[in-house]
Amino acid sequence: MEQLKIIKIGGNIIDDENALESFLNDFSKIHGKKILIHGGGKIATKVSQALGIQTQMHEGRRITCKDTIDVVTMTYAGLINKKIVAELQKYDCNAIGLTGADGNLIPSIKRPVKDIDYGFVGDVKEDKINTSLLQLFISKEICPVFCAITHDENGQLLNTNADTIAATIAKSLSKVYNVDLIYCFEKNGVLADINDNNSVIKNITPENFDKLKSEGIIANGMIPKLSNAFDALDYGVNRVIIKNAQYISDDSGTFITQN
Ligand SMILES: Nc1ncnc2c1ncn2[C@@H]1O[C@H](COP(=O)(O)OP(=O)(O)O)[C@@H](O)[C@H]1O
Ligand SMILES: CC(=O)N[C@@H](CCC(=O)OP(=O)(O)O)C(=O)O
Repeated sequence: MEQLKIIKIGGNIIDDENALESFLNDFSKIHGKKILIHGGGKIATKVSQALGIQTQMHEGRRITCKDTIDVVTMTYAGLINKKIVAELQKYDCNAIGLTGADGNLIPSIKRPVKDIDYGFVGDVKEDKINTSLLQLFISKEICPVFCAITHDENGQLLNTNADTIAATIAKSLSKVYNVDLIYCFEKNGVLADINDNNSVIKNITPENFDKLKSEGIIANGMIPKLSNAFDALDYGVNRVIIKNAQYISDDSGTFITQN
C-alpha cells in the first residue's frame, strides 16, 4: 500500500505566527501523500473573549452554545483554515481547505446529552467518512486541510475536536493507505517532566499509559490525544507519533505502540 502522512497541528503552534509559518514551510516539503488537520482552540477562546462570549471547557472539550458554534466556525473554517491554505500555496503546496460539510466528507451526530450537555459538538459517524473523495484529492496531488468543523447532514454545523478528526480520518484511510498519524505540538513529545523538553518518553504502550496517567505525568489534553492514538492503532493505522512541530521529518518524538 502507498504511504500517507496525516499530520495534526495544535493550538499553540497556530497561535504563534513564526512557528506556524516555519511548520507550513516544512510541511510543504514533505514528499508524497499527505493531509493536514488543524486545531485552533486557543484563538477561538481569544475571539470569544473579545466578543464577550464565555468559554466553558469540560475534559478538554469545548461546550459549544449557539453563539460559540458561530465563533468556532468563523475562526476555524474561516480565518485559520484560509490563512493556512494561502500560506501553503505560497510554498507551492496545492491545498484545499475543508470542513466536514464540504463534499459531505465528515458527517457527525450531535453528542447526546448525558451528564453534560456539550451543545453543538459532533461525534463523527466513522463509517460515513467520504474516503473516495479524499482519495480523489490526494491522487490529484491536492492536499486536504481540515479544520475542526463537521456537520449533521441536516444543516447544522458541529464542533469536533481536531485530534479526534485526525484519528478518525487516519482510521478510515488505513484501509487503502499505509498511514502514519503524527500529532505535532509545541513540546518535543510526551514528557516525563512537563518542564523539561529533554525528558521525552520514547515509547508509550497501553500499559505504561495507565501508569503515567495515574502518576499524573500525563494529564489534560494529552489524555484524549493518547486515547485517540491507541484507538487509531487498533483500527489499522501503521504508526502514531507525538512530536514537536519544528521537527516533522526526523525520527524524534514519542512513538505510540500497542505493546
Ligand atoms: N506528559 C506530558 N507531556 C507533554 N505535554 C503534556 C503532558 N501532560 C500534559 N500535557 C499537555 O498536553 C498539551 C497538548 O495537548 P492539547 O491540549 O490537545 O494541545 P494541542 O491541541 O496543541 O495538541 C500540552 O500543551 C501540555 O500542556
Ligand atoms: C469539541 C472541541 O473541543 N473542539 C475543539 C476544536 C478545536 C481543537 O481541537 O483545537 P486544538 O487542537 O487547538 O485543541 C475546540 O473547540 O477547542
